[in-house]
Amino acid sequence: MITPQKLRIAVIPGDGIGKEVMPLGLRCLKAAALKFDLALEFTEFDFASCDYYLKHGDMMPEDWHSTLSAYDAIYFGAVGMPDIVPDHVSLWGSLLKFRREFDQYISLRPCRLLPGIPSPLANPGDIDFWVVRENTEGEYSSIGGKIFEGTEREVVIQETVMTRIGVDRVLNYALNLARSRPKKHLTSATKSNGISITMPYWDERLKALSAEGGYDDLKIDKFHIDILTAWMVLKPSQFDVVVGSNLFGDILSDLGPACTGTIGVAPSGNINPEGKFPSLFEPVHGSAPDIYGKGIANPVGMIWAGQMMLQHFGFKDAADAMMKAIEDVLAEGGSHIITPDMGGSTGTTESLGAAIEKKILGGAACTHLNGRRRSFIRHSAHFIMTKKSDATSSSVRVRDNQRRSRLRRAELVQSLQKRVQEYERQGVAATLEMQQAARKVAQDNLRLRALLARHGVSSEEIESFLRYPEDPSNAEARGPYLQRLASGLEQQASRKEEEYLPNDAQSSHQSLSVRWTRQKITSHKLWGLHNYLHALRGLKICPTKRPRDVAIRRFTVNQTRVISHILW
Ligand SMILES: NC(=O)c1ccc[n+]([C@@H]2O[C@H](COP(=O)([O-])OP(=O)(O)OC[C@H]3O[C@@H](n4cnc5c(N)ncnc54)[C@H](O)[C@@H]3O)[C@@H](O)[C@H]2O)c1
Ligand SMILES: O=C(O)C[C@@H](O)C(=O)O
Repeated sequence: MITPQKLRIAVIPGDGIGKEVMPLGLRCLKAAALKFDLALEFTEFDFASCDYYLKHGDMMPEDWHSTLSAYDAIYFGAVGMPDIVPDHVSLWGSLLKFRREFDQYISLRPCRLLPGIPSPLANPGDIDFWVVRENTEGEYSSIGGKIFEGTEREVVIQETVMTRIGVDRVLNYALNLARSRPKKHLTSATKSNGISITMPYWDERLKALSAEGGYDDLKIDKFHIDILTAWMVLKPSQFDVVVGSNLFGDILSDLGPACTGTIGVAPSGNINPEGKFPSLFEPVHGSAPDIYGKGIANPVGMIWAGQMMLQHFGFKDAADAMMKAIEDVLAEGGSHIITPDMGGSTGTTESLGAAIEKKILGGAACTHLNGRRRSFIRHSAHFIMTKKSDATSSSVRVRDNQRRSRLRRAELVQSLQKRVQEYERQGVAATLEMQQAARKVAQDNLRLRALLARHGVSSEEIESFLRYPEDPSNAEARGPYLQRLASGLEQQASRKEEEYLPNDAQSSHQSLSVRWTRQKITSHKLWGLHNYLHALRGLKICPTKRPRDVAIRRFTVNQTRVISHILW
């Protein structure tokens, strides 16, 4: 890693306590920049947050990738407000996108018993290990879907995906990290007794890579994840570097810090080691809605994440000073300084963060800085707040969102098709369940076509429907078959519209698709036909309370459709 002259940092506070700890993280980074003459430039963004979602119907703007690509790193708070936006929507719409699309395939998470923090364990010993978590694939795959939702035949599938590239690169990273440490000990988290395909593969690759790379100097062992979690509580001091798949790494990197007293101190680097994309630094914890607004969130995870960022870019002195400041302040303690999760009484986010900031500066308060230093802060560490214009009318925004979601869908289908073709090329077979699900979709497709034919919808009409994007304002694109549905509607005009809608649709007046459907469909029979048409193109309408959920379901059905196309 070449240390840049100036570090351009995109700052994303996100949600909940992310917004509370971020200011303290920034103050400590600025203090380190000041002390060590580093040029840090911060630009703050309001997206990747549930507030942004509420305003825009999406977690991030369309151009997020190109916007953030211009930065060296992303400094991230936390995301998620489950009472407002479902967690899978907020996380998959932001943080998990960063990890995947910026290929941040290493999640690096230190667990260390810091001075002054009581461990919940009676005999914790010297806890000091790193969790290396695979960060882009594994159990966190978006391959899968739901079909026959709400019926007895309901099927829900999510595949674990392990690629050789993905597995090898994280194992190699962990092997090298272990080699660089005095204990030279690597532990692999497996579950090859129960998860009988991917986990034995993970074990095989570790064996092969450690032999190929000549890692004879390392002690390498593996534990099934169940007993590994037990060992992490019983004797955490035995670990040095622990490598795990996406899910196992996620769990271990909460358990480890919990053994050191609180998850509030744990940091995390989401690293793209090649530096092709920005890496992301964040605390391990989430948005903690239960303490949000109380001002008592522990800022150490956020500050330590900033320290990791400086370390990553080779600013060793500044990084060391930040770490020492954290340790010194915690060692000195003071229940009026440290936050309640570490046993403090009146300590707050502000009191603890400010104490660390002050320690980094070596006791100097910012107000006492000389002119050169103050001007350095102003010029080298500054914020540019992005402001989104609210001038656009809501209808333009809705159309814009629809267009973007169509584009995203098309991109997703395309990328899935590519991926499935790649699996085919490699001779990877779909699991039995997936094959069965795909077969059912294919059989249904045949049945739907027959049914539509019985209702006088010709194959040409179906093909034209499949070719055109869904656009309620484009009557021509809808073709004559939908016009027939519309005339059916008029015949039923005397009956109350709501009578003919399924119950869940009646309660879903917010959904754009449902609103459109409500105007067009007025009988169960026609509703069914309409759904069949959508199912044919993989766009099953599943009315729910939120328009976004409709889109998500479309994605998952699309995935199944692509696989069924490949298999048949
Ligand atoms: N990286 C992320 O952005 C991230 C990580 C985990 C969870 N989440 C999201 O955060 C939301 C809440 O998730 P959760 O409750 O499972 O996990 P969480 O980490 O937000 O909170 C778990 C518990 O730890 C406490 N806690 C967490 N951070 C703390 C801190 N800095 N100081 C003091 N106490 C702290 C909380 O009060 C809570 O009791 C969800 O929406 C979830 O999806 C986001
Ligand atoms: O990766 C996740 O699942 C979110 C959160 O648990 C995390 O560890 O960042």
